[in-house]
Amino acid sequence: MTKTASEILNNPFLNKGTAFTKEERQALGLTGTLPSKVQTIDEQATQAYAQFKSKPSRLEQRIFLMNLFNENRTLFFHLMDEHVVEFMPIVYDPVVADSIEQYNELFLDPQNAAFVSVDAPEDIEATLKNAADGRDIRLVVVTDAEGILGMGDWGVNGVDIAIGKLMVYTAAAGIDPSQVLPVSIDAGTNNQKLLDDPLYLGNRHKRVSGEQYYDVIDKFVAAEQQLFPDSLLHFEDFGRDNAQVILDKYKDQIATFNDDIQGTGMVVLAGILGALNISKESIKDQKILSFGAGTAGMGIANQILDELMQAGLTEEEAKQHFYAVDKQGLLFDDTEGLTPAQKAFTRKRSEFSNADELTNLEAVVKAVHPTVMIGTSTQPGTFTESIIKEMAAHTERPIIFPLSNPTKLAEAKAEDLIKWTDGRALVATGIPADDVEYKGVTYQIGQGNNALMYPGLGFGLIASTAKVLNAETLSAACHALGGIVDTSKPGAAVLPPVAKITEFSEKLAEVVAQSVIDQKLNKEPIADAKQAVADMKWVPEYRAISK
Ligand SMILES: NC(=O)c1ccc[n+]([C@@H]2O[C@H](COP(=O)([O-])OP(=O)(O)OC[C@H]3O[C@@H](n4cnc5c(N)ncnc54)[C@H](O)[C@@H]3O)[C@@H](O)[C@H]2O)c1
Ligand SMILES: O=C(O)C[C@H](O)C(=O)O
Ligand SMILES: [Mn+2]
Repeated sequence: MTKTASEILNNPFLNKGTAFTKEERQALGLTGTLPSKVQTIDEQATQAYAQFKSKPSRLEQRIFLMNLFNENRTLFFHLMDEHVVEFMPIVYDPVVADSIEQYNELFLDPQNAAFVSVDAPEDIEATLKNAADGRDIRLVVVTDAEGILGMGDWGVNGVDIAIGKLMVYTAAAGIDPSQVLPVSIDAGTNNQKLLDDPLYLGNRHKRVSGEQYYDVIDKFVAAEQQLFPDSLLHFEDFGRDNAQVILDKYKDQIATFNDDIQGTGMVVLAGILGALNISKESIKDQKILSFGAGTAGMGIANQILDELMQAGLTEEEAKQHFYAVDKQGLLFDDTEGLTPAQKAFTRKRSEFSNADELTNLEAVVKAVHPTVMIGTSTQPGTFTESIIKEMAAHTERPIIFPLSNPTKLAEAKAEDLIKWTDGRALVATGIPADDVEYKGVTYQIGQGNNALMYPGLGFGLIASTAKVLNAETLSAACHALGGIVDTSKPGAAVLPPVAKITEFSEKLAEVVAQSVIDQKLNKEPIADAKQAVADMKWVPEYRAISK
């Protein structure tokens, strides 16, 4: 196929900009379309980084990076490789939240995403085909944006989270960026602000639900599988009522996972195992309070439940370790409006002398004395000083993970948790947190974000051609990070640092691939898990292109 100069220069998967050599310029018909100097990718990266640094705000920095991404994926990822700790919060959480809120004002480029419209189910196949544009898609991140982080319904704007998640996949695990496809399922929006906004770019009507909605999801999954049979399908930020239903429907049929349920369950269990490694306590001695018993909260509870059962407890015994708290307070078996996932984790009123008073977090903490408290409530500042001090009065090393994103929704700040507990809390936060200096010790704060897990998990599943993802593989992955954190130092983090994300994503991918192969869940024969992972890894270097 012959490509014109503009087809090459405007294709971010092919473009090398000033790095096209003299010979390439000649062979590809690019002679004279670029300044004469031929640059190395490192020279380009140095220039681009200086431009990035010159931007006055994090949102401006993001806009710059997204433009670079639009123009030249190889250079973007080369640069991100060098600055992963600095770029993660810009291209992903938390700054991605700002760009989602301002998607319509900032829109310039669809970023090779597929926009599936609930109003045109007959176009689903063409939509995916057109967006893929002949690329060999191995990984799809899809969102319907009903539950974007903790910010609720953002309609078509939510596509940015799918794009951001995929950027992290490539930076962390090395998935080839030409083999990924972000998908927005535009089911309408119940966000009145968007419906009233003349600039809104999505379908201007309320969300469709019920049969019509599930029909579209079905058609989408079928088309996705038919067009990209070797792909993994990652669901992100669906609403609480749909996320688990969709996962249950497809998880035994295809290679798929829900990141908010399973990715989050994995990172929290890994974080708790890291914390217990520091405190030298057993998971069997923990009382776990989930504050915000929604998609993430119950995904976390189920992953820990699985761990407790593997440690030898029966399901009934294991469930006794959990206290789920939602809007209604502590969830009892007779609480109104329980979700199916919550029903498995309720308590009995007869267990408490003051059950009717357990309608808020403070009362529950007083009554239960949790040793682990996880926040996925979307309610900022709810882990107050008095609640944390009450918790810390009854346990030596309280494990406290305020995970609600973005920044403005976190249940607490790491620094406060360290101070309020006089340095005893073992903390992880949803977004990156600075080190905390307290009484001469530097406390490193783990990032309890599913971004630590899903790249390695997804990469391992794709590399091993997994048919499905099951509990055994999830559990193996949760344990894969053990040993990566040096817990001997005072103030050690409960999870490995983002600076090492490529290293531990590779380890995770290998463990996942091995688990798939051990269970004979691979579609294609794989001789060696490690080799399969190594072979699939894409590195951000320019390659020869044919005209
Ligand atoms: N750090 C991570 O990796 C990670 C992963 C997934 C989700 N999250 C965060 O967790 C939060 C929840 O996400 P989700 O997908 O589970 O959303 P969700 O809507 O499914 O769940 C939120 C839950 O919080 C409950 N809630 C609301 N107000 C409450 C209150 N006042 N007290 C107690 N509970 C209350 C809701 O009823 C709901 O059950 C979001 O902020 C999201 O960003 C973080
Ligand atoms: O996107 C994130 O930062 C993590 C998580 O998936 C969330 O929904 O908050
Ligand atoms: Mn999410």
